[in-house]
Amino acid sequence: MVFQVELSQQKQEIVDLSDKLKSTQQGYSTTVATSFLQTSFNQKQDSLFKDSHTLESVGQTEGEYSIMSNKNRGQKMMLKIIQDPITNIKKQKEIIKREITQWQDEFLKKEGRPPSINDKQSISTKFYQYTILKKQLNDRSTVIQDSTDCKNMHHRYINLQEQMKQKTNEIKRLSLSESESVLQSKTIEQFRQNKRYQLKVAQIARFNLQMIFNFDNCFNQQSTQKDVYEEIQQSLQAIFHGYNLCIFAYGQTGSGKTYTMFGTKQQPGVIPNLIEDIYAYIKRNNLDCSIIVNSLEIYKENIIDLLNDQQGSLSLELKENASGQVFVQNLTNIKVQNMYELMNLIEFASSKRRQSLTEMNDSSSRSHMCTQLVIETFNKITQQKFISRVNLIDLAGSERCNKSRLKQNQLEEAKYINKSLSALNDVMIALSTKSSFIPYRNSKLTYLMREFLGGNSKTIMIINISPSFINLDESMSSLQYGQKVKQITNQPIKNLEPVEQLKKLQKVCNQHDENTQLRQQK
Ligand SMILES: Nc1ncnc2c1ncn2[C@@H]1O[C@H](COP(=O)(O)OP(=O)(O)OP(=O)(O)O)[C@@H](O)[C@H]1O
Repeated sequence: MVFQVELSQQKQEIVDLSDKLKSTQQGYSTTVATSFLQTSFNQKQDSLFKDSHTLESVGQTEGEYSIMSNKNRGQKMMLKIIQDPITNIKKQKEIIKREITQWQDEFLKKEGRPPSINDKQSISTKFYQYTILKKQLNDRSTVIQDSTDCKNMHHRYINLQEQMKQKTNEIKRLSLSESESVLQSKTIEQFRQNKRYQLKVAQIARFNLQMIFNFDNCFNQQSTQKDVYEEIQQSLQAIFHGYNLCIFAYGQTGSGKTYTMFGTKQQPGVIPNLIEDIYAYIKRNNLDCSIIVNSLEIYKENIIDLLNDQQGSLSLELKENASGQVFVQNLTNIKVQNMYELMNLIEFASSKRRQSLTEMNDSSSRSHMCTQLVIETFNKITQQKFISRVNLIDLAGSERCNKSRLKQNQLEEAKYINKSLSALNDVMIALSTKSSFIPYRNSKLTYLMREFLGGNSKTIMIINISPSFINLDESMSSLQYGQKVKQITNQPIKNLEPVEQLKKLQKVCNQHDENTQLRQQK
């Protein structure tokens, strides 16, 4: 049974509550009572009761009790215990959970396999209702424990995930040996460790995410930067076989995108880990490689070169080359000699990126940052040259202007950020619904990312979400966004040097001529 506690200061009668409450049943959670006091009442009342012994023995009976604080003797307070509508919410939540479990069991029995993400769409509203009810319970600061059957389901799901992971790895290994392959976009989700909202951490969310969204992987507060990078490491080999790779971090402002992509000196993120691995791979395999880097930010729909201090009047425009690749005209490209030079250049670029303090993040990125590595690999054995482009994108975060308490200029920035993210959303929807028209040109971001969304690239999306229930709406929308991306299928193909492509074409033509000759002879 759950109770709501109400306090009023107007009552005359003073009774020592500890005597009265000692006789009531023990076992009522102290946490519930104290957390109500901490969250529901103003500071003044709060301080009166925080350490009061009387709270520990609050009974399970409804009624009014006059109490005297242990700390402030003489204060007249009334404690009113009434049953809370929360009990109803709990019941509703249990019903929905039972319905979901039943649906899953029936599906398994009927189809002989667990439901896929598409199958789950049909009851997505149930999953949504379930999450909302959990949120409502949490908003009342009530500690909800997952029931045992929930935990069992969780274990079952983990097993299935493990099997799926093994199968995916197998497919990846096979696809590397083929010249052309079709790989699904990859979606990883990561929680940020949120100090500000530590109080209300979503302990259950990881389970829910795996249930509903079926992402390739899911990391929580206990996961390290290395854990996240390991997921990306699996794509390292592809870079040296001529495949394009794009890694981008998406999420609400302050959810940890920059932390995931760049990290800190002690906890390096995806980019430094990947660079270190690229150089280690080159050394280990004694490869003949050259690496060129460029870096830009899209700030208020303008492209800014982050590797050129003297950009001056040079306008950076998005253009298409003869083979339809989008590139930025006049952007600085630097050929690097070693890993340290590359790391320094990226650090320099990132230090020039626009950041500012908002209510949601002390150093909020106000632009989208895109860093590109062009890696040319010469295979001495096959005498082939591959060109791969690795794109590392840290998007600016979506934000609610009132929540972030933005200043005038920041409002303007947020308008551009939200507009380009919404253009990105439109592209995702069009791609996932296989629309005949994809609105890539609606923003510079989507035009620049054209190849990585539905094109010739292996693409990994990292969704960062906040562990706080305060941000549940934003987290839900980020996750749904990720779900759309998961449905997009890219067509990564090996990028051979133009000469190699000509040779390949020549080979096909020769073959064709030979066949014609043979047919004529017959
Ligand atoms: N997993 C984590 N572990 C520890 N600290 C983290 C983690 N994720 C984020 N942080 C910290 O939270 C704060 C906000 O993170 P970060 O700047 O990366 O968010 P963001 O999503 O890039 O925000 P914005 O979109 O506003 O730029 C930073 O101080 C960062 O160090």
